[in-house]
Amino acid sequence: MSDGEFDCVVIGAGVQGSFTAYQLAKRNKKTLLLEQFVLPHTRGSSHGQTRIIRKAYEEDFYVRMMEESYKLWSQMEKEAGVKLYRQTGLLVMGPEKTENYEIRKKILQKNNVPMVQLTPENFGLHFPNVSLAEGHGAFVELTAGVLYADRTLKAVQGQFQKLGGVIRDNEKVTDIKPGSLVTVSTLNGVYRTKRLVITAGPWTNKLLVDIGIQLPLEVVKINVCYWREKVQGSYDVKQRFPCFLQTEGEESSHNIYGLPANEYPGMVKICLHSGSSTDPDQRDKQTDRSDIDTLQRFVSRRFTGLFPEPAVVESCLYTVTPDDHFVLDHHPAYPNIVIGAGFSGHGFKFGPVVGQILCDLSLGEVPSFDLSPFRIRRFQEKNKSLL
Ligand SMILES: Cc1cc2nc3c(=O)[nH]c(=O)nc-3n(C[C@H](O)[C@H](O)[C@H](O)COP(=O)(O)OP(=O)(O)OC[C@H]3O[C@@H](n4cnc5c(N)ncnc54)[C@H](O)[C@@H]3O)c2cc1C
Ligand SMILES: O=C(O)[C@@H]1CCCCN1
Repeated sequence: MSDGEFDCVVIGAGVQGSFTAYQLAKRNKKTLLLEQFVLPHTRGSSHGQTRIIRKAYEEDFYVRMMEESYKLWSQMEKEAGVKLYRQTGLLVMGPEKTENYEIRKKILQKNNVPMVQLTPENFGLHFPNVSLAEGHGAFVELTAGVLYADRTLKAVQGQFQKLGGVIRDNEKVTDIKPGSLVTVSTLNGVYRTKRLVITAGPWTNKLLVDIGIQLPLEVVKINVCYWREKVQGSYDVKQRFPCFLQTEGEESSHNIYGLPANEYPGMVKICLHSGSSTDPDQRDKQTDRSDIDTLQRFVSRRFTGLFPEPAVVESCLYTVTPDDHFVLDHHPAYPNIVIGAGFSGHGFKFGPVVGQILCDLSLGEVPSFDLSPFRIRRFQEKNKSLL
């Protein structure tokens, strides 16, 4: 095999591409991971210090995938010798008898996930700095916690390189020519590969247009807000304050979520699970802040120990599918091209298992999970004009 020839090329060194490349290298495939920006960067979806890991989902298939993912997170921690997960628990609050809230509770119970049910009476004893809204229930998923995101990318990319994998950053892919050997052209070179995996996050459709497909993906800018504590330490990870998820309520029909003060001392990250459409290359031109108004109302009513205006606002992108489920599939016309996309703002925790699935698909092996929720044809059934 010549220098420019690979068993596998992966486009995009976010969390999904990095774990996929790592899995391929682990299976002794000569693998190249291409990234358009200089690493590490903050222009996609995987940057920042923290993410939530949890099993509180509305679908059983995500809970099953998370069982595997927790094991793989722990393996990666051991292999790389770094701490990537911190158990904090996840406080879930929501209007009782609504599906969004009740199904999560039932699914955790059904899958024997350790949890504690709270009552309006004992809620204040556990969380004196949070008010539970009238008519809302609350429970804590105990094994949920925080993932260290930037540290994860560094660790996984490092392990990939240790296995002989090659990373070329600052190298944007400009053209893909399908074939039994796929030709991948970048601004700096041309590579030929038996298999291609596209994990380009918000840029996915920009790459797919040249190979005859567009997915129904919406790129959305999220204002990542940090709120300062009135009394330093009151919502700190060291004081065992948990991550939280508020399902719909009077402040918003969208979920609101937060993580304990951690990366910026004295500041709690609280965001709305929704934002405004953007082109990933024009992110900074999207200046809508209506989500921040919603969050201010929420913080002033429910988190009274925080100043109700964000002290820090950063940006991050979601790539959202119509049903919020991922795309993990072969290209419909070219089986040696695999696509991992549309992680819809909740994909980080699945990184290790997504890497395994995309690697299996790419090598033509049968993945250990039923991938029907993630197939491209679910969109085609609704919209015949995708291809
Ligand atoms: C504010 C926010 C909060 C979140 N919270 C959580 C959470 O709590 N828990 C959770 O599990 N998930 C969470 N997520 C979701 C999670 O972070 C994403 O699902 C995940 O990071 C998606 O990773 P990715 O690899 O698909 O995309 P990206 O990280 O965007 O990676 C794609 C990469 O491809 C590169 N690329 C694109 N085009 C090209 C090209 N032509 N040539 C070369 N390279 C290219 C890009 O530069 C980029 O580096 C959150 C996301 C955001 C934005
Ligand atoms: O994936 C998660 O866990 C977070 C919180 C909920 C909304 C989406 N992002």
